[in-house]
Amino acid sequence: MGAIADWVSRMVSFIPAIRLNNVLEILIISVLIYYILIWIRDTRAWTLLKGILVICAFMLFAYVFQMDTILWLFQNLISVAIISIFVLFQPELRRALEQLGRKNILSSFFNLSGSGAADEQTVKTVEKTKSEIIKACMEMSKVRTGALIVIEQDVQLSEYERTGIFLDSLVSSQLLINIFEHNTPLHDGAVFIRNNRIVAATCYLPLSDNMLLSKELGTRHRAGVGISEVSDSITLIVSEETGMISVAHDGMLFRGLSQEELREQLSTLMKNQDAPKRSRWRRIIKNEKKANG
Ligand SMILES: Nc1ncnc2c1ncn2[C@@H]1O[C@H](COP(=O)(O)OP(=O)(O)OP(=O)(O)O)[C@@H](O)[C@H]1O
Repeated sequence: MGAIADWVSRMVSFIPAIRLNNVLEILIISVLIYYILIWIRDTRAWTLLKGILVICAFMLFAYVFQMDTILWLFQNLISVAIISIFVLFQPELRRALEQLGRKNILSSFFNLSGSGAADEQTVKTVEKTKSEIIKACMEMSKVRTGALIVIEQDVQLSEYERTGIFLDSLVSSQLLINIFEHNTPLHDGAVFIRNNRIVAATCYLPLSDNMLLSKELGTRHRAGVGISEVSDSITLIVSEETGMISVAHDGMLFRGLSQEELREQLSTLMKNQDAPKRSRWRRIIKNEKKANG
């Protein structure tokens, strides 16, 4: 018994004394890592992270097989690579710092407001948004009005919204039809929809350089595919030439959709549009409860 007590007291003496500031440090670092991970998930940095993981795996391979020249190259290029990351992701980093400046982190993290009724309301709102978008596309398709509608999901696309004119209005088929009406100030470019609201019009999107896209498709379709390559957004395209309705998602283009097919695509691809970020804890708790039955 004495030996065990002796062993325990020796083990305890190895554990460094934990003070209050150490606990605080751990908390701060955990919150920081949490927010960095959220930022990575919500931006193009996610793709970069996957690339970095592949390079790390390659480095490990080179290390295990003692490939000295490759390791030497890595060692010498690493500082250039880190600087390049900052240059490449300058817009995202700037936006993240801007958001940090605007945000009340504690209140957004611990806000437990919201209820089951609000979730039901959310589902209703998403359904309404979906119906209004479909209605608008069908109407515009009939009269061959060209349209480009981007439904934003988890990845924030503010850098593209900034190229257009800011709006903030509920989604209605009439408004969408009006925006894309020929010879009106807002008809050119793309409309962005976020959290069931039209947030911007006349936005400029990145063009896809996918060589496999049909040559008969012009820049409207290329722009729709382009934005879907850099984000998880859903883009609806109504062709001015043919009236055909297409959906671009994840770099793919689904062409010539009927009303039913369009509804089906949207139901499959649209995530819960406006589950408020501020009730994150509540959603986590809810999901845990669901998982535990
Ligand atoms: N990069 C872009 N971002 C947003 N909108 C764009 C972009 N490029 C083109 N557009 C929109 O597409 C229109 C031109 O469409 P264009 O005829 O070249 O394409 P398309 O794919 O053949 O479509 P459609 O079948 O409607 O003719 C522009 O007037 C503009 O509204």
